[in-house]
Amino acid sequence: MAQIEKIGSKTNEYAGPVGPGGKGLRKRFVYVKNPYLDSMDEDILYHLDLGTKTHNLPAMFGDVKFVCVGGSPNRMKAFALFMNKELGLEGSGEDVKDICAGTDRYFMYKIGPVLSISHGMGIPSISIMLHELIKLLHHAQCCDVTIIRIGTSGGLGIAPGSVVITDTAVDSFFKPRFEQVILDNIVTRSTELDKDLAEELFNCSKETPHFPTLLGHTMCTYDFYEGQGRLDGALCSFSREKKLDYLKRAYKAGVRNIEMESTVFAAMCRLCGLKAAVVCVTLLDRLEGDQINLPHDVLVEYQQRPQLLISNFIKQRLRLGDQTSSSPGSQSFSASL
Ligand SMILES: O=P(O)(O)O[C@@H]1C[C@H](O)[C@@H](CO)O1
Ligand SMILES: O=c1cc[nH]c(=O)[nH]1
Repeated sequence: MAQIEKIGSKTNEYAGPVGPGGKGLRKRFVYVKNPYLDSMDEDILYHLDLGTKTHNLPAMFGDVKFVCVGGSPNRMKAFALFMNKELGLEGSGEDVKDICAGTDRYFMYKIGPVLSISHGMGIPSISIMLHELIKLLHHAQCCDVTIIRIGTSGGLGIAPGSVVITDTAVDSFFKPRFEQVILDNIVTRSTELDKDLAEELFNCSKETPHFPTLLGHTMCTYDFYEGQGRLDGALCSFSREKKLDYLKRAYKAGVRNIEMESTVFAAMCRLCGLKAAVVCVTLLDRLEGDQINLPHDVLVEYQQRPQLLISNFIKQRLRLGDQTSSSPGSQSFSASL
């Protein structure tokens, strides 16, 4: 039986006095919506190799303000090293430690107020990581956290290498929803993202004019091959014409890129009070082909594009925080910029 989950308009509830976003703004904490958690003596974040009894989560993570996630462990380590340099922190960062080293499911790095975590490929993989990450941020009493997925994607009708900032995450039917099977119910969740954050990122992209950046819908699928209308998988039961008809309808519906995590990412972050954005580079134009045949160096450079944009955004936010902040975390980092 399909069911629409009641989503109040106030998912980002406010509590507390003044927060780092500016004078008079209240702190925005990270919510869990699970009545069972409070009665648990210990919470083991199994896939992160962290826990409430084994680790002092507020001390380790309490100052986190930006969380960046992406599929590949190497990309997320590269982003951590890049942020180390961009924030002018001590050392080369080469010794930056994987906080989840006790497991090889996910990789996590912390650079000042920035957490960089890999999530693997697809909805099930990112969903498990997000459950544990959101609990981690909640246990650590983090507030005013912005979370951004920096990924790769297939473009639709735009030049390869373009960066798409998602205005709306849609499913394979071009609908802004995520369907979660819970027990034997289908629960439909909204995939609305933070519009102001998307605008702010778009404005920031003007500082990186050497690659095109645009706002557009992102389609999230359950599969890379048949699910994205590819003709080059091990299975294919549709014609080239059907594929192109589908992708052109997607384009008409406002879709500019296709990836595999944005809907669940948007839905879960929204429900837990996290301001979220999705920023993905496109590796090819899916109206032109299916195979990704970019030379390695081009692939590496394309993947750096969202990182550059997000680094500028974080630095800008920290600089602004310097003028208005009462948060010790953001003050110390804006001072070192
Ligand atoms: O963040 P990444 O680059 O992993 O995002 C896309 C969607 C899938 O996870 C993967 C498919 O190649 O790339
Ligand atoms: O075409 C592509 C490229 C990267 N990631 C996807 O999900 N699809």
